[in-house]
Amino acid sequence: MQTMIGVIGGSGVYQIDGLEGASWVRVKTPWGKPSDEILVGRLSGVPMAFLPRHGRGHVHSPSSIPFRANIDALKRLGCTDVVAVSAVGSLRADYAPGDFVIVDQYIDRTFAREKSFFGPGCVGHVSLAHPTCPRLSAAAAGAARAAGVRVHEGGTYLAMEGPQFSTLAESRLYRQWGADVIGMTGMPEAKLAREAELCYASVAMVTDFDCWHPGHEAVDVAAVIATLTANAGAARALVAGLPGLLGGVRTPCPHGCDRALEYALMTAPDKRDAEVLARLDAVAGRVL
Ligand SMILES: CSC[C@H]1O[C@H](OP(=O)(O)O)[C@H](O)[C@@H]1O
Ligand SMILES: Nc1ncnc2[nH]cnc12
Repeated sequence: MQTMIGVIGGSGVYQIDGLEGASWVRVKTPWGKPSDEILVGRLSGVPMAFLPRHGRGHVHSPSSIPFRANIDALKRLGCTDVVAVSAVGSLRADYAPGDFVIVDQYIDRTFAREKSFFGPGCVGHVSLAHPTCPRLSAAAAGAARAAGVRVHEGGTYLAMEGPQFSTLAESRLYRQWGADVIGMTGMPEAKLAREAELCYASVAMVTDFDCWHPGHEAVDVAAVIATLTANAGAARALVAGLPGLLGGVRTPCPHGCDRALEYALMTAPDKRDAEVLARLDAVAGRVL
């Protein structure tokens, strides 16, 4: 099997440069339309697909992002690995604006989103103890370091519903919980990538100190955009470095991300709903 890298761009990242033979393709999924067309091409010879999470022009709010369609579409196109880029607020003094954090844990506080491909007609439970792929995360960290930014390997991402930023009491509470960064889109994206047996890594670009830090103004969109603009070159360089680190021929994931469904399905084969199974063709076809 060949590696195909999916890149999900977050706020401020609506396009990537340098893809050879690139074209925007419309992908149909049983879960509705993805956030946008997907830019497909090759980078340094490695197939790559790029999807702007909020759509070009930032049309989707965190609660309206079609997360299931996005992950299904990347899987359907043949992606094996997905690197997700996100803007986040920092919940700790030593993670400063401009730093990149390779997220490895989540606290999911979102409540108004579809969070699973499974349900009545085909019930499935995957492990989420380690929600990101260590192999892919190490490659993303290497590419970020080579891009010249300060990188923190490991961090807990508090996913809030939004779209409003947090209150001061919430921001303080999340710090007490041990969360390191805060954003609105990391969940259910990571959960769905695991259900789709994709290796998933999250690169969080710190844009602000949310509102807890007595020495900094509370976050607003202008501050987020200013930091993202300053970091745009580093984000592009990170993506450009991924093909060299991930290689062409893909070996099985040593952490089992690509076999996450091996023992996950609970519904007896003769009780599974044919329509539900048809929707799962790309995501779970390997085990159905
Ligand atoms: C523009 S600030 C809030 C917005 O930015 C982050 O988006 P993403 O994770 O896609 O980079 C955050 O989660 C909010 O959606
Ligand atoms: N402070 C913050 N809270 C939630 N999402 C964010 N995205 C960027 N900064 C954020």
